[in-house]
Amino acid sequence: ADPQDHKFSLQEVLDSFSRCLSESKQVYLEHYVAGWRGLVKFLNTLGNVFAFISKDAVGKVKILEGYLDGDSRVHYLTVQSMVQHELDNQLVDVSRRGAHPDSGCRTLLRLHRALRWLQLFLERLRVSGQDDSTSVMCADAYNQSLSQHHPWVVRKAAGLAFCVLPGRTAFFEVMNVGPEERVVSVLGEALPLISEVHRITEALYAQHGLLDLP
Ligand SMILES: CCCCCCCC/C=C\CCCCCCCC(=O)N[C@@H](COP(=O)(O)O)[C@H](O)/C=C/CCCCCCCCCCCCC
Repeated sequence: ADPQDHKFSLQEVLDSFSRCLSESKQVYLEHYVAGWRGLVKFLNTLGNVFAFISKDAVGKVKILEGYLDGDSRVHYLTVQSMVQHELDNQLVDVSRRGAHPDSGCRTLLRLHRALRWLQLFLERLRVSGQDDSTSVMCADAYNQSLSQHHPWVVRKAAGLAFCVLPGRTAFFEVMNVGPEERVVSVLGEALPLISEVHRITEALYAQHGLLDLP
């Protein structure tokens, strides 16, 4: 059996994001991608309604895995080295789509924007009460972040998918970290790590004018 093909565990996602940052605040691409692989595993437990989202995320993870395993892998050790390498070698379509539709920079930017959604969603979950709706929390987080980068049809489909999210108790169970108090404490550990990875990536992309890559 594939050793990666076991049950989703929030703890593993947390471990991946905690390994992302080097002492000098470089973001290791390998662990960033591993974090997303774990999140997609979670998404896949939620049913076919989420398949279109999972398919897009998996496609982006595979593109980045291709760089991690490819001939230029030495340049894809960190997000910082990837940005430097792709910019120095004109491997990024900066103003309109052209010869490099699958550059590492534009692919990672899509996941980076989704990481902001995740950050907002997990923070809502962490402070939520028994009667709060995961669908509402998810939609609120999406509307405040990722939705502004999506066309109407994607926003509509995402909105419909959110409606069938499991309730808070079932959702916590799929997270597979134990009782509610433990989920809340793991989320409390995970969020600063995820926020720090997001903050560093955002600053790097802003510094190079890459936040609107087509
Ligand atoms: C830790 C446990 C609790 C939370 C677990 C959450 C698990 C979420 C796993 C994956 C999230 C999906 C990430 C989606 C990446 C989307 C990237 C994107 O924006 N792609 C669009 C643009 O790409 P290009 O066309 O420019 O290449 C693309 O158009 C998107 C298509 C699919 C729709 C994306 C909707 C995203 C909604 C937010 C995720 C909702 C997941 C709900 C599950 C709780």
